[in-house]
Amino acid sequence: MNRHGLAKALTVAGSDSGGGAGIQADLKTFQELNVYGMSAITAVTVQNTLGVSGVYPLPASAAAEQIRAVGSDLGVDAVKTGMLFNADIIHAVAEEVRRFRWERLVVDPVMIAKGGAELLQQEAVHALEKDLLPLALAVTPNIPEAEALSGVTIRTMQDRKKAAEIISAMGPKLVVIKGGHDEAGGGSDSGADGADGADGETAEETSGDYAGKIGPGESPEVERRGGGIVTDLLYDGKSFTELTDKRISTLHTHGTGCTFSAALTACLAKGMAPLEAVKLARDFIQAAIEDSLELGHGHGPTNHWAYRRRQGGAG
Ligand SMILES: Nc1ncnc2c1ncn2[C@@H]1O[C@H](COP(=O)(O)OP(=O)(O)O)[C@@H](O)[C@H]1O
Ligand SMILES: Cc1ncc(COP(=O)(O)OP(=O)(O)O)c(N)n1
Repeated sequence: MNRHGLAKALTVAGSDSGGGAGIQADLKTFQELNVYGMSAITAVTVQNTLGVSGVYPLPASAAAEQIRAVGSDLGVDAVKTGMLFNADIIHAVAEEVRRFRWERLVVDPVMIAKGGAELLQQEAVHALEKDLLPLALAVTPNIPEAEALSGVTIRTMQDRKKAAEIISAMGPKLVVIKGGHDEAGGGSDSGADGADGADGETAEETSGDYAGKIGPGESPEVERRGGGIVTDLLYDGKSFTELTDKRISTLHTHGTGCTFSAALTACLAKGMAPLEAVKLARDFIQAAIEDSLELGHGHGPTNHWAYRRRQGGAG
């Protein structure tokens, strides 16, 4: 933070021409949370709501030079990585993180875009595990990414917990396995895994005023069993926390992972504790998905100013 109390965050990620994911989503999110945003671009993607039609990676040295330029001059309170595309870029980014001794590092292990485009070469997954995850304060895989990192096929919350333990052993202090891809809802008491939620070690949590988010006439039990919830699983190396909220039925979820991890990074840049930062990030993405912009002809972007508007900000 600078002497005026201004927090500064850096995103190291790919550019999304459609503005819903990547660098663009990250900078919008930083701005909405009153954090000064900086960027190091790793690749340019040609992308809209219908999908990715081109990927142009930059040389690893270009990513490293951008990071050094901002790190040595403006200063960075927290940093996130998104699309890194190949092992050379991963090595270069890890070297810069080590050089600046950045501790508040969020790694969003972006691998595949919604439409199937490869945003991380498969042979680079190993570099991510060996070089970057040991430096991370938090890693935020979605379910397919958690499967790729851990080697565990995830069908139940117990599988997710097993995957979280394996990823945690790679070095990050906090593992957040996001539940957007788990259409069954996935909470320990959802019935999806036959678990009763009483596994002794689970510090289970239902975020915010969940009950208040269920519409009139809707039973929480039906919502839960019917897959009407979304659950993000947190593991800090000791205990599990489940953050559960109402699943919003919408096509417009492009860039949810980028936006969530950017909000988490912004909160860490402000000095928030990791668990509080994850909770705020969830509230941010929930609002962004709920107040949909309905843009484009496919999977549209989320609404990055919804959270601020709900807090009573201008807009
Ligand atoms: N339909 C939805 N309703 C509410 N929250 C969602 C929905 N889809 C995703 N999320 C939230 O968005 C964030 C990103 O989740 P996910 O879609 O799993 O990641 P990714 O975009 O990386 O695939 C998580 O906090 C998740 O809970
Ligand atoms: C440039 C770029 N970076 C990351 C992504 C993936 O974003 P994500 O938040 O995981 O959202 P979807 O691809 O699932 O919509 C991207 N598409 N482009």
